[in-house]
Amino acid sequence: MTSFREFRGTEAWGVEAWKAMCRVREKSPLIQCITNFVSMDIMANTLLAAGASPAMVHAVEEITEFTALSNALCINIGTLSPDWIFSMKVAVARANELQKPWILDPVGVGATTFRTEKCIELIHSKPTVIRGNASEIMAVVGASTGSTKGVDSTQASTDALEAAKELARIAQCIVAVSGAVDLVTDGKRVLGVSNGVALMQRITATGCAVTALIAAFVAVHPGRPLEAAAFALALFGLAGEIGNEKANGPASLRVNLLDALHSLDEISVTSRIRIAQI
Ligand SMILES: Nc1ncnc2c1ncn2[C@@H]1O[C@H](COP(=O)(O)OP(=O)(O)O)[C@@H](O)[C@H]1O
Ligand SMILES: Cc1ncsc1CCOP(=O)(O)O
Ligand SMILES: [Mg+2]
Repeated sequence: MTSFREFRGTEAWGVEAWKAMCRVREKSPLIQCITNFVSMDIMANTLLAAGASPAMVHAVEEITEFTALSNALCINIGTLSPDWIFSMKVAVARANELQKPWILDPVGVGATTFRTEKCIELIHSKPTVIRGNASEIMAVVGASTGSTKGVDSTQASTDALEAAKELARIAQCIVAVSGAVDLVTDGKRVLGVSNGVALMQRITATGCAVTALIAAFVAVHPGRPLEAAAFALALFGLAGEIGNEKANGPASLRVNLLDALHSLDEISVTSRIRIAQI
């Protein structure tokens, strides 16, 4: 059993993460994103920097065709409205019909009744992975009320571990909780990822961006969503660490993180990825 304080860069995980990164670059999966207005830019740029291909497509008239073209679907409820919810449900149904993975980011769930209801309805359609911050994951399972501060978390990821396991079991999917240590679980196994820097929280939509990156990794590793989610979180966190070496604050970290993600190499990944089975 590894404690949260005992992360070591086990080279085996680094080698696997590097292979996963190479596969994303080689396959360049098309990721359909129905996401909030705030996140569109950084999400698309994150996917491009990783070698994937983003498309922000939400008009209901286009969904039947477009979801069929995509390798994975990323659904994000950050700037929700009734017509967008309708598009999301049509896209999710189409993805399920075609057995394509879809990933949910429950932004701000718990903040309002409308958001919570619509989020739960989406979860009933069986996402492949749910990635949220600790307050969001706790709110989905009713483990806390009023702990979300709009879209930001007031809890540590470790506080949400039991809620994440419960959600994974109930929804029969992978659940990832981001934070200082990212936790990824299928309800039984738990992987912890300790890459990243705290300043990433001061850039809007980094959580949304890493959810889309998870979609890209799951798209090219369809049988291994637990590991794929952990690799995406670890590599995004590592890009944050490398980017932070040259950054002076959130704005320059945003730029340097994208540059670092684009330039990740085998030596950095194999030596600096910190994933452990908890
Ligand atoms: N204290 C921290 N230390 C290191 N990385 C962090 C920390 N908090 C968040 N991150 C990283 O920032 C990214 C966004 O996570 P988070 O802020 O939890 O999501 P959200 O933006 O949805 O609230 C993730 O890649 C996460 O690993
Ligand atoms: C600020 C804001 N408001 C609605 S969605 C959004 C972006 C949230 O992004 P993240 O969950 O990654 O912090
Ligand atoms: Mg978020």
